[in-house]
Amino acid sequence: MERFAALLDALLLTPSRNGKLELIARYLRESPDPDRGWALAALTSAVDFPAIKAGTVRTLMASRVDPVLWTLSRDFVGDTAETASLLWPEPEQPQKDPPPTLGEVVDILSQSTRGSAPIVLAGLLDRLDAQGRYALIKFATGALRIGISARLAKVAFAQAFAVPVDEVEEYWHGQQPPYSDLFAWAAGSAPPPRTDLLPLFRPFMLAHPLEKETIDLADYVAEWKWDGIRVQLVHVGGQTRVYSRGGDDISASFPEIAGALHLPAVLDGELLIRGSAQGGEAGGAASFNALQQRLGRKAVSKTLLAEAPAFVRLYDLLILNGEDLRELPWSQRRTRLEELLPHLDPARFDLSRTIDAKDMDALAEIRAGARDAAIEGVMLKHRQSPYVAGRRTGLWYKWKREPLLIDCVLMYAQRGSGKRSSFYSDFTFGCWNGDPDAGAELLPVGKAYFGFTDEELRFLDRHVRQHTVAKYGPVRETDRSLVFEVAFDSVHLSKRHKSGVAMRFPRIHRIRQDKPAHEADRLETLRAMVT
Ligand SMILES: Nc1ncnc2c1ncn2[C@@H]1O[C@H](COP(=O)(O)OP(=O)(O)OP(=O)(O)O)[C@@H](O)[C@H]1O
Repeated sequence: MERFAALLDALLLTPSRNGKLELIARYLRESPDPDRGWALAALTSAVDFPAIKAGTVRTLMASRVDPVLWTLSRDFVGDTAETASLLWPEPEQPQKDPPPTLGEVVDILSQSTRGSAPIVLAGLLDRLDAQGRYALIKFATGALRIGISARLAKVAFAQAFAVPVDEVEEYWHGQQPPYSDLFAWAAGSAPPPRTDLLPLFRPFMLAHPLEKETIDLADYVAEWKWDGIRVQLVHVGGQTRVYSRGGDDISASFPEIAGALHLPAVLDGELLIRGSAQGGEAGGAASFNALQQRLGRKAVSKTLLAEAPAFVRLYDLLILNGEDLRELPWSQRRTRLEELLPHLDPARFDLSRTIDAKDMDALAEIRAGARDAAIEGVMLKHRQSPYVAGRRTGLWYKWKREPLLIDCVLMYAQRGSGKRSSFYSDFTFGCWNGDPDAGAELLPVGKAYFGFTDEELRFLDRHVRQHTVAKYGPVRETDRSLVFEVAFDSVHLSKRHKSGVAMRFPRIHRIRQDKPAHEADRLETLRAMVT
């Protein structure tokens, strides 16, 4: 616990990404099992003790310190763990037990119940100093909020053991804390973990925005860019899972899809809702609005299933009957997918058709003419390209019809005025000044305070309060975890801003909970839109 506490402290005091990577990597290399595995779980938000909630800490503190002092201090400090760690009264008797290890903390906390949790937590707090208490509360409540993304922790893991981060991502989803198999593989003392026994998520292949590249359509195939949500369907050993773009299991929200796949396969496609108009370019798909009512539900009513039935427009095949096809060129995977289609339920699956165009000028015309609401633009895929995780140059491009949209990361928030004065509703967001995986930082590119519904405002306000990492007067700085799709009228060069650009009339178009922050857009994408 002491080492982990020292790591958290050092991370808070180290602003640079490379410095953070170095600290985590060293910790993972030098700490024993299972502690380092539990630390990795905490850094990737995979720790959950159902008996312990933020309220457990509040209840405990109310029983140990003056409630008025607690409330005032908590308000001033703004962080429950920090306040509690500083206010915790030192035990009257000297402690017999040494500070607990992380593994010991896990054993003790996982046996606690809602009723016993405050006493159990108090016993552990008594064995620690203020730094250790801070780390314990962060760990136990499963909310570190110190500005470390899961991706950063995985990159640090890869760096610690000199293994490719793509392989870490590939195995990650089949692993549970404290990740003993993963550590053993990374250290070279065990074979790679098996990924063929469970319906596991595989990292998605992503696209680059088409900017100034010259594309020869002889090498690329064009497909419509459908405006739904990205899904991966995995069927193994009689079980089917539907995964979102971020790797979350959303099978319960889409039971009609999960229940329709019976072949051992891993498929990639766009989840859409059937619209009333059949045929046309969109092939009977409704706009994103129709899909919105189906998102984020734990269970779906029969009425909703009937009113807004989902289907998946397939565009790739990763694995079939245990055969990994990802190394094959796109054209061969496509042939296999076309051959597979007649074996799938036509009510739930169709094929993303390709667009015939003799060159890019002809494609530009077709793209400009497509007015269907379910079409967002065009995708270009290299015919020879394997299916690779992440965003690789030259393989997949997206060429949106409405180009003035950009994915930014929330950086700062302020309260609004009038009716919104109690909500954090003014948002400053940024783009990456280069490759975030190579140490690039976010630079603020704009501010927006509308474009969201009241329900979204409540979500955003809660997000800001729970993800604050620093306060500057009325401004809260948030950890870099939430992505906004921002719409704007135009963007101009500007000497007044560090980013060198200024957007006109930016507004929040969509909250992208399915997109990790390191995949938000880069400044160069915004600069390419300058008029
Ligand atoms: N035919 C298609 N082939 C591949 N992706 C498609 C297709 N139609 C729609 N899409 C969507 O477009 C996205 C491609 O862009 P990218 O890989 O950059 O992901 P993204 O950042 O989620 O995209 P965006 O936010 O621009 O929709 C995919 O994630 C997928 O959801």
